[in-house]
Amino acid sequence: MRIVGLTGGIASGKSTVSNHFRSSGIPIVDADVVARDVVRKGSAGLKKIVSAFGEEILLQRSGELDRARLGEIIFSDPERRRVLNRLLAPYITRGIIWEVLKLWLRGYEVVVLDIPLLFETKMNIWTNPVIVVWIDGETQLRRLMERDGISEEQARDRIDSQMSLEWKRTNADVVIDNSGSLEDTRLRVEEVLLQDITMPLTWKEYGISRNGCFVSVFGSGFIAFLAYSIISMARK
Ligand SMILES: CC(C)(COP(=O)(O)OP(=O)(O)OC[C@H]1O[C@@H](n2cnc3c(N)ncnc32)[C@H](O)[C@@H]1O)[C@@H](O)C(=O)NCCC(=O)NCCS
Ligand SMILES: Nc1ncnc2c1ncn2[C@@H]1O[C@H](COP(=O)(O)OP(=O)(O)OP(=O)(O)O)[C@@H](O)[C@H]1O
Repeated sequence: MRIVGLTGGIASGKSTVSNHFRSSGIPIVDADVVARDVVRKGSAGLKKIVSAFGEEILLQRSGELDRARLGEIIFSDPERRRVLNRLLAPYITRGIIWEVLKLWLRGYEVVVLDIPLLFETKMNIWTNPVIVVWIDGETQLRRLMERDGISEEQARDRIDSQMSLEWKRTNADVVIDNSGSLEDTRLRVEEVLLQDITMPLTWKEYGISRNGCFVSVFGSGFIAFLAYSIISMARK
């Protein structure tokens, strides 16, 4: 199985790129979706963060997580952000592994993990290649402010709460520059799909795919049976 890592900075365009992959038939595991699921009402994840941050992070009417409130707290306070990350990391990691396992069981040979904090959480060691969706700092700030309707200060806090996008770019295997038009990005994604995602699996990738595992298990069983039969015949 080929496990591709897709990351970038906040609002750099990861979802825009992963939507193109999805429409080409590539399954996506979206860490933001997993992170939402692990704090749904009644979950162990939500209980943990309520005990650390208090009831003020719940919406009074529904008892669900007040995401805007928690965002205000953690994006402006590195210590509290570390607390949240430490509490949720095991749930998010488990959720991602579970999603990959389900796709593996269904026989998918390529999967893309869309993980904003891929490098920060060191999950990049599981993925190859690592694709970074990059944009220049000014465009990132503008798109983030426009999309989330937040002030420049809030947007800067959110950008600064992640590792620098320049560092991520230099540590990427593949870079998708999303500073231009949506059409430019679409064309670049088509290129990446052909060159880095859908080419034939390497032996190592095949070995960890479902079919590869079946072939090795049944292949070794068959060889063992053959060896046993030959030895038994030789003894007679
Ligand atoms: C703080 C929360 C409640 C804000 O929710 P909100 O709906 O406003 O934002 P959303 O979840 O869609 O995240 C938007 C983007 O913020 C960035 N981001 C989210 N959490 C973090 C974090 N802990 N540190 C740095 N950046 C983060 C990511 O780029 C993400 O794509 C939420 O982001 C959260 O629960 N974060 C902690 C879980 C986490 O680490 N998620 C990232 C998955 S790798
Ligand atoms: N090439 C582009 N031209 C113009 N706008 C774009 C382009 N790419 C993305 N956008 C817009 O920029 C914003 C951020 O893009 P997107 O949501 O894909 O980023 P993201 O990296 O997934 O964000 P997050 O880190 O919050 O999950 C969105 O409003 C999107 O519509």
